[in-house]
Amino acid sequence: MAAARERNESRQTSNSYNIPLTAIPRLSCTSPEANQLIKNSKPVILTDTNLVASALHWDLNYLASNIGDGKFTVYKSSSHKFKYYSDKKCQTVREFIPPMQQEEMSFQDFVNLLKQSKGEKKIYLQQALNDSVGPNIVTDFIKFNWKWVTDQQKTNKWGPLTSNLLLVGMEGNITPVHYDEQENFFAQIYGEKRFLLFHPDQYENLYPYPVYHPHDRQSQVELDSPDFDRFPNARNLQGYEGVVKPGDVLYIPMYWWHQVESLQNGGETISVNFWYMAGTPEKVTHPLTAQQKVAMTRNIEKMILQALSDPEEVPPFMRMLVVGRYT
Ligand SMILES: O=C(O)CCC(=O)C(=O)O
Ligand SMILES: [Fe+2]
Repeated sequence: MAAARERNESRQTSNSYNIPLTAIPRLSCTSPEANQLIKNSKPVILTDTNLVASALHWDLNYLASNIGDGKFTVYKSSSHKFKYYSDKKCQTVREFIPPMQQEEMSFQDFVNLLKQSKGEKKIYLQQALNDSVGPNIVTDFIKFNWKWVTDQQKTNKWGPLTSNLLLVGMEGNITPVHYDEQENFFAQIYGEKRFLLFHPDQYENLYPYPVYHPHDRQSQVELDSPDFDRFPNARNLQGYEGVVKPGDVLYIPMYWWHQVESLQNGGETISVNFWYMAGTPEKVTHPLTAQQKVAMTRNIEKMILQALSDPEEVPPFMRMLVVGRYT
């Protein structure tokens, strides 16, 4: 037992939660099952897409020497959690205190900060790749497997590619559970990340913040210490998990909840995602899918806010609408 614990301490480790988790399938991108999963908006880890094969030599030094001197958004957090918030929505909630700071800096300054800040402040670079990057990075980018990814976009009738977010994190960094309104091929380049995924039908178990809140699309439930008094359905949560290694691509379907963890003692991590707009649905059939219900809920919340104009009027209005009538 003690020996096992010791062995564990020197190895990459991941957090354990009291949540039933099923393994996300790991498949070849040539397998019919993999393509069926993507078509049906189910997550899958693809091991051989070569999507970012041309970037597998990227590490901190290579990026620092080649990425140019453009500015990158770097988040600073006093804990290992980096809970995203919308700058635009900060004014709508008076008592809101941002859980992390953001700063624009050169990649070189980010790497210097990384080397200094062993311990105290955690940092996480998250910046969409743009045309300020140097010529070697442009060459690697052009050699991404655009054929495969564009074939997927066409086959699944997604909208246009909106961005490629570059993420460079410290070991142990956590992006807490949230969903995005885009389709995502998440490509791992350096180090390993663990993903926890939850189907959109877990909405009532994950209690998202109101749409007007800066933490819109984020869950209010802390997976490592769920407050079951406030969020009793969190006891019913069930999900999926998988670890992505360099060269792997995870498909994160739109509206699927995800928490992302750079493994502890795993060193830094480098990833690039491929975000695509939703396709236009051909024909709506009933019953609606969980995804369609999330979209509908968002629209209704936005309408109510727009009509009332004051976010503080929304909670009592919602209670009046529902409590004792639909409960
Ligand atoms: O890798 C991360 O920390 C977060 C990535 C993410 O949430 C995304 O690509 O949608
Ligand atoms: Fe995300």
